Amino acid sequence: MMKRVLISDPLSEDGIRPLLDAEDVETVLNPSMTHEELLEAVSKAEALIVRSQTQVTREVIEHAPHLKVIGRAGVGVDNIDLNAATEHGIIVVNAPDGNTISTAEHTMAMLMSLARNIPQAYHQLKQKRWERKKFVGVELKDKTIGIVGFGRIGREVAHRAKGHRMNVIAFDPFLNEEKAQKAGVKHGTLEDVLKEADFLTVHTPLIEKTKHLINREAIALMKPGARILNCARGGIIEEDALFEAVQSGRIAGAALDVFEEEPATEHPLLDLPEVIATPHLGASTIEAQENVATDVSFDVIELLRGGTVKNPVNLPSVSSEMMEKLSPYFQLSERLGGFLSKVVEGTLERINVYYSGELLDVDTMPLTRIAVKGILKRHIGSRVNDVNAFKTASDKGIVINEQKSTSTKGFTNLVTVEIETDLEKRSIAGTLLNGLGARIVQLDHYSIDVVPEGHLIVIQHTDQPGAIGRVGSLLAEHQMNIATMQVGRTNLGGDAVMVLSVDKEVEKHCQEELAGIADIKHVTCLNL
Ligand SMILES: NC(=O)c1ccc[n+]([C@@H]2O[C@H](COP(=O)([O-])OP(=O)(O)OC[C@H]3O[C@@H](n4cnc5c(N)ncnc54)[C@H](O)[C@@H]3O)[C@@H](O)[C@H]2O)c1
Ligand SMILES: O=C(O)[C@H](O)COP(=O)(O)O
Repeated sequence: MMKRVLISDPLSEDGIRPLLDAEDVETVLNPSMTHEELLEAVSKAEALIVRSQTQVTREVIEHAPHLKVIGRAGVGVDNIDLNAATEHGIIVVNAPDGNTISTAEHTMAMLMSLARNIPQAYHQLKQKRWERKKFVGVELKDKTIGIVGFGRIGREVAHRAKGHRMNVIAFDPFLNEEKAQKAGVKHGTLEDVLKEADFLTVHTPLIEKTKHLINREAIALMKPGARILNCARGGIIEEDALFEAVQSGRIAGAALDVFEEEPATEHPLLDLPEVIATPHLGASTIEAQENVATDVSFDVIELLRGGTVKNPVNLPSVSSEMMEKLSPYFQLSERLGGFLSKVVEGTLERINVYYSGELLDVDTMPLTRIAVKGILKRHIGSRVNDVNAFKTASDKGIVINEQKSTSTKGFTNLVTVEIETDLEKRSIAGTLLNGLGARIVQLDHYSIDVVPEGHLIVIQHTDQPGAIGRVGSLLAEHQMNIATMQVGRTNLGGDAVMVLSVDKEVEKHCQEELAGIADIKHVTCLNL
């Protein structure tokens, strides 16, 4: 089946080659659509790829019933409504590594231009004015650069600044003394960084917490005559506050690659001679554009073909080593959840998933997510997927609990899914048997041995002579062949369970007749 990928921003043609060459993908390139054209085009797409220009709002997402993935050919995803994407089960992927070097290099270009007034001097010379006195700059050597946000780009900037023999002080919630020492920088609080910086550069994402992180109060803590750079996102620095600080001379100059609203051709900051600017060019190199387009193309293709992606944004990423350990359990977890959701009665309140044996030392959250998906599918259908399983559960007030347990019940690995409703608590456990595949080994307190696939009949009954025979006869009357049968009971004449696998789907009237047999309390038919 052909899958349609819509690209709505300009992307490197070499970078999207994997998409253009894929036989099962139809790539629609239209980087200059009106809003209405975008809504129309996205309604037919299974994937949408953007840069920072296209605003992927809730409205856009709601117009895209077939959309499975939004690819961001770059880092920042602040132009994508992540909540809306997650709610609709759409995975968002980005390309976090491809433009790091280009953006760090652009930051250094801006830093040097700012220190030496290069754009201003160039502008004068182009107007045939030979100005020398006006453009006396400052050296970088022995100056302190304060870096807020010590991620990929922040670290590369630090590396380069040290090459200029600058002192580097950095703040990042994930930075500690030890990591800072390893990177050869000084670790400080945001306040320390603001107070010590001769040049302040921000490299955080734009999120709620970083919006106007560098505001009036923050700028007031800076040294008089310090300079500010923003090659990350407009909005991290409060533009009005920056304007006042530069205009008053408190801040000697600023270098901006990004603005709160883009394009920003009329911005008042551009009227200040001490402010130099570029039109969001950090990632605009041949290399970066090819890198990000290639990375995002591969992830999009992989996802559309049902594979796993490298750079998910609204789903925690799993290393390939971990994926190797987890993937054999994916189907088992989903089927355990699917099985139990069919037999349980009442309103879901809590889902507990326990892992033991060789799963003790593994990050099992992806398995829990899949088990939850398996459970919720019964109620919500295919709208629930890996991306929105937890969110859907929490929106419905269902508590998810994952635990590791040392009780293996003799198995080398064991996954136990338990559902609590307002009426009852039911559980199911499964294992992967070496060389034999998946088995359901327990249903509530009954030990069983059932392959979790195909057509299954689960019968709760009272342990009485003849019950099994009557079930067998009735199924024979309906031309139903029994492939396997498992029986478990609590005690002689007590509650018992039968799990049968049959060769074809059980029809409704057959199920009703089974439920009418004496001593049979409940019949559930499943297709796994
Ligand atoms: N100008 C451009 O063209 C361009 C190009 C690439 C990236 N960017 C922007 O640069 C940003 C950084 O990119 P990156 O690849 O280094 O991302 P990254 O995720 O590797 O690093 C971001 C860092 O910011 C830190 N951070 C988050 N909140 C913080 C806070 N309140 N205070 C201090 N630090 C905080 C994070 O812990 C992380 O280490 C991106 O989010 C993107 O918006 C701009
Ligand atoms: O976040 C990013 O990757 C940069 O801001 C690049 O944005 P762009 O793809 O629009 O150049």
